[in-house]
Amino acid sequence: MCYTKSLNKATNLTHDTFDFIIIGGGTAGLVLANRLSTLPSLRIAVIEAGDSVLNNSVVTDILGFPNTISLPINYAYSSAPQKYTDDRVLQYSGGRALGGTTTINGMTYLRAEREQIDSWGEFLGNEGWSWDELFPYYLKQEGFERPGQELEDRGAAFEEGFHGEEGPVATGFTPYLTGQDFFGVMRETHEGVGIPWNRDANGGRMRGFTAATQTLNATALVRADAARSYYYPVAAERPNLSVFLNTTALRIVWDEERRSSSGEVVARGVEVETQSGSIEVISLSDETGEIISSAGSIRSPGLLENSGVGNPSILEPLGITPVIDLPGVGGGLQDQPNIQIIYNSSTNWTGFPSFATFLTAADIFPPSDLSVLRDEITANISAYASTIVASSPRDETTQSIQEHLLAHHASQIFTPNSTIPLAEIIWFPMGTLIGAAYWTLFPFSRGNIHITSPNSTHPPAIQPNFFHLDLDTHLLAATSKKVLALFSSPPLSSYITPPTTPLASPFDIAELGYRDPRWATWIKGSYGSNNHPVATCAMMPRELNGVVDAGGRVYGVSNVRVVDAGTLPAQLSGHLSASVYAVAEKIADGILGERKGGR
Ligand SMILES: Cc1cc2nc3c(=O)[nH]c(=O)nc-3n(C[C@H](O)[C@H](O)[C@H](O)COP(=O)(O)OP(=O)(O)OC[C@H]3O[C@@H](n4cnc5c(N)ncnc54)[C@H](O)[C@@H]3O)c2cc1C
Repeated sequence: MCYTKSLNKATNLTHDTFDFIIIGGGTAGLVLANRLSTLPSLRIAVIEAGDSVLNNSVVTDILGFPNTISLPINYAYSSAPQKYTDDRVLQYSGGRALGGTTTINGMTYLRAEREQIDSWGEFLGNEGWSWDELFPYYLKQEGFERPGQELEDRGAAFEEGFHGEEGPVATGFTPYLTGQDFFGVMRETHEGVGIPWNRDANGGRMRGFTAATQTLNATALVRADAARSYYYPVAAERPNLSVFLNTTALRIVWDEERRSSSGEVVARGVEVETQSGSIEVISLSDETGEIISSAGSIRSPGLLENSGVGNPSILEPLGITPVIDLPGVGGGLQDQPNIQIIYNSSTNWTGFPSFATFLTAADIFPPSDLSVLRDEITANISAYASTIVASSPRDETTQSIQEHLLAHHASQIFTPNSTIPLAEIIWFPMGTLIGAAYWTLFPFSRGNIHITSPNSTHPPAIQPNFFHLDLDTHLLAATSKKVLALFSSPPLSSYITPPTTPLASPFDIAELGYRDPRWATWIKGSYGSNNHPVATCAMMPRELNGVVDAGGRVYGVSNVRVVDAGTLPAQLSGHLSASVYAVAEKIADGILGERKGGR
């Protein structure tokens, strides 16, 4: 008999049974826990590897980022050596706490471009997914606080109808938003080079310079993480919701005796390691029970693989018997390379910045370069696909799948007049520096995340394959030149002075063409992960390497879903938490509909 720490009631791990077992009390997991537990007849368990951080002042401080990154609640994974960038090992952060990565993230609240979400349905085969179908769930999640006049003068603006005001996630503008007319300087600089001010980038149109909303309670000055938003407000009133902290899910336990009516494998519970180190099984109540993995894009693939769901070529050498042959598990990883340019400033900036710029391909490339690049990409889709397939694990993907996905990718950003941003810049005027952290939003290279051990507690090998395709280096080099061009445009140019700090910098190569190999050298030596890994358990048809269907259900299994950042089928121009919340809200709504309909 084993008791573990349950926040809202003492629950017997092995004797109680549940209608839903949610693995991971993070961003997506707590949305599902909250919404599903609104039906009192459903008994919900959340298994969370970390602890509560409700009163951790580094977490709650709205100026706490990036100090949160050095907290012990950061998994701080190391990537595999990146073979296309001199074997560099990159840090991958992730929150190990109730609230998941929203307890440590940068709190930027920015959604996506309308056509990106539309393409989930139109191009990537997910029925029921479009911007119009997801937008209500962005509104449902959000408790937006309108800025006062003083903040509006510093750039905080919003459009009526773009924000929900009754939802659980507090959003708004930091009351510390940088003053000294940084907003005015940047607006004028951007408009001077033809890039508009975007009053509110959360309505599906992101291009331009904008002051970004954040996930914070601007009155209480507290970070709005997933636990504070979705769990604590309802914990006391939901006896049907149990949260097991410091408890790690090891694998899904299958019912050896049973198949569903359509011949699918059936799960009966989850094997866990408790805080005391004992191994227990948490069981589903009956054949209608479901398991939902919301362990995040880095851990959900491994949970499936350690349970026998994945590519037999990965599983068998580790002695794991394949239960479902599903080669997309852990494949298709897309992340973004992040890099910085920092200038000294003649002004001592005070306050806290939250300013972003979204640039399309047409903002970055002159028209003649853009049309050459477009033709080159179209002509090379097949070659890019061959390169990706050749370096992928055996049996993971095929030439035709990669051609389809790359064509989707290219069409999103390189179709003439596309409004989908190709790159994002986050500006940070801090003290006597003005910095720009920026990244290309749509790298073409693909990677993967796979287990390397049958021991489920071993971290997986994270292989983003940054800059595998030279095209990605060119896109980031061209973006770098645009960032430098913005710095040298008035009036911003009059606020900066030549750099005196020994930062790795591209100042001496600024004038070189974006294909010059010296750009590649600088980029490959300086970039880091943007910590936006997606598509490791992608929601797509099985024949496109998808892992889950449009309801988040794992193919070949009757009662297991994956709902987290890894479910997103493709990169987005926004930051991820808003869309992870929205996807989890929509899938929770679908599940409740099924349950109320009598399933
Ligand atoms: C440093 C950093 C900064 C970021 N900044 C921003 C930002 O400013 N704005 C933004 O929108 N997005 C940002 N993101 C991205 C965003 O926060 C994440 O993509 C998103 O929160 C992920 O949600 P998730 O539900 O997929 O996973 P998570 O929120 O990470 O939840 C996964 C949970 O599962 C638990 N878990 C994992 N394995 C197990 C297991 N075996 N058993 C039990 N529990 C397990 C984990 O402990 C965790 O609590 C940032 C990410 C990072 C890393």
